[in-house]
Amino acid sequence: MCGAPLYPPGDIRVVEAMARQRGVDLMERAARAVHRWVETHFAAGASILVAAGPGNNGGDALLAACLLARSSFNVHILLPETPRQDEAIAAHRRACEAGLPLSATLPDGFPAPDLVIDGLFGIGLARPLDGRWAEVLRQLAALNAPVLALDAPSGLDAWTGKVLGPCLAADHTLTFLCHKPGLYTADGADFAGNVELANLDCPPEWFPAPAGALNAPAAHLLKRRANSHKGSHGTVVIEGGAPGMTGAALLAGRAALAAGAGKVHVRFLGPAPHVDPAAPELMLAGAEGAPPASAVLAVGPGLGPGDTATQRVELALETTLPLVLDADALNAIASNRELAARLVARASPTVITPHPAEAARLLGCGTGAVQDDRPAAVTALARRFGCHAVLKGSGTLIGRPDGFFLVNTSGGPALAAAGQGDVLTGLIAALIAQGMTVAQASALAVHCHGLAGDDYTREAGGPLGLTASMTVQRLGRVLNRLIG
Ligand SMILES: NC(=O)C1=CN([C@@H]2O[C@H](COP(=O)(O)OP(=O)(O)OC[C@H]3O[C@@H](n4cnc5c(N)ncnc54)[C@H](O)[C@@H]3O)[C@@H](O)[C@H]2O)[C@@H](O)CC1
Ligand SMILES: [K+]
Repeated sequence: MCGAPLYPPGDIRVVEAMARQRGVDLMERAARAVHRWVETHFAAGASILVAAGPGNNGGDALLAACLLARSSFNVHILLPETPRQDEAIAAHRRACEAGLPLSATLPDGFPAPDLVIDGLFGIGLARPLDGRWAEVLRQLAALNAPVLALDAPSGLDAWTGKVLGPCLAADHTLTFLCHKPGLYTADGADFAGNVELANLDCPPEWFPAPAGALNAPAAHLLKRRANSHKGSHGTVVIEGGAPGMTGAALLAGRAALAAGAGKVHVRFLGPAPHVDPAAPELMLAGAEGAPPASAVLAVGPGLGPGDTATQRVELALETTLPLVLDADALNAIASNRELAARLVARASPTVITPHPAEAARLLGCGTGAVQDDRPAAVTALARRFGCHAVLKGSGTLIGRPDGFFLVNTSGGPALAAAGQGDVLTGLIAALIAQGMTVAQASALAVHCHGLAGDDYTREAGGPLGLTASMTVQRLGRVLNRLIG
């Protein structure tokens, strides 16, 4: 279920110190990785502008420039500020001794190179870049050349994915030692381009326990026996659909059916439609009385505000059923301490699926604070409410109650559309109904939902036009592909 491990900057520094103690030169290894990357993508003689910053990110860039120049690449170094750290100073000396062309500013009329290497700032970026650096980034971007970022795009917080002021968008990022969540979540996906890892051959025993991992869920648990029937594949009950929001509950129900749930009931707070013509298999009724004894319960799509909604959430929390809480069910919990306490006390498997504004209400902060540090937000949600938490948005994060989190790498702006949250809710519920744990189902559902968006984007030539209903149609195909 877990892919490549993620370590916060402090832990990366520990590995760096460990390497130093053992006489391992990580900067040299990083430079060799950059050299290999360039050799793979460009022919000798290609012109490469290497932008080097004052820290070790700049050191990596300077050493890479030396190696590239030795293999007949046409290198120019832009060094706006003289390095101040020992290893970067040594790298600067080597570049000077090699006689590489180097300037503090970009010469007037500098021709567009075949590649810009961004080695200005990496994980040491401590604050937003000021106007002087903004001008350097602007000049580099104006060259209109492909950009390879070393470790992280300059201006991006590699852990949170938050852009701190100006940032140089990369086409590729070659990141060192380990993946970083900020390359995938928040602003990361807009700035990092294709991400590749150079692990610099550091053995796993140098690393502490990871704080998280990339999401790489397994789907084999969904493999069906030939000798199975609808009763073998679980029952999902969706509750929501207050007057005017019938569609949200229907979408969740349709998604649950499309993802393979054996039976799906949709229970409405408003008048229940007699039939859903697009999915007549759905069993539709009013949301009255206790939920059934054996099912996966998903409460929230189109639930709306008010006393009835609060009662439905309260009843759901009282059950021992696996529970998916979304949308207005989360708003009810955010505004009602008693409900929040019941969620915290709940022992049965539970997952909450807030978008950033709902997460902010649950955490009692602003949406901006959630988006400034999404890893911290998902960790806080899962810890505070003692359940699994899916923080939706660019680079959806999935948090466990113990604080470990997954970063999803599929999906994109095609999914930024009405009803997609309802689809995800139904999808998670359907996977739990088919025997997955809440953790497994959340990870696979988020991945699968993202892939449905990616497939559409590829086929349509762009992200516009994917509706939630169209996404539902794609779920079965994506899941079958993942099951293999
Ligand atoms: N951590 C590791 O194990 C390794 C690190 N390496 C490289 O080293 C990088 C980290 O090096 P550093 O810690 O030196 O950090 P950086 O090189 O990312 O940046 C730190 C430097 O930038 C300055 N700075 C930070 N924010 C600034 C701002 N907003 N405006 C102006 N100056 C600013 C700091 O004062 C410092 O001089 C990594 O990203 C990676 O590229 C590699 O050599 C490989 C191994
Ligand atoms: K960089």
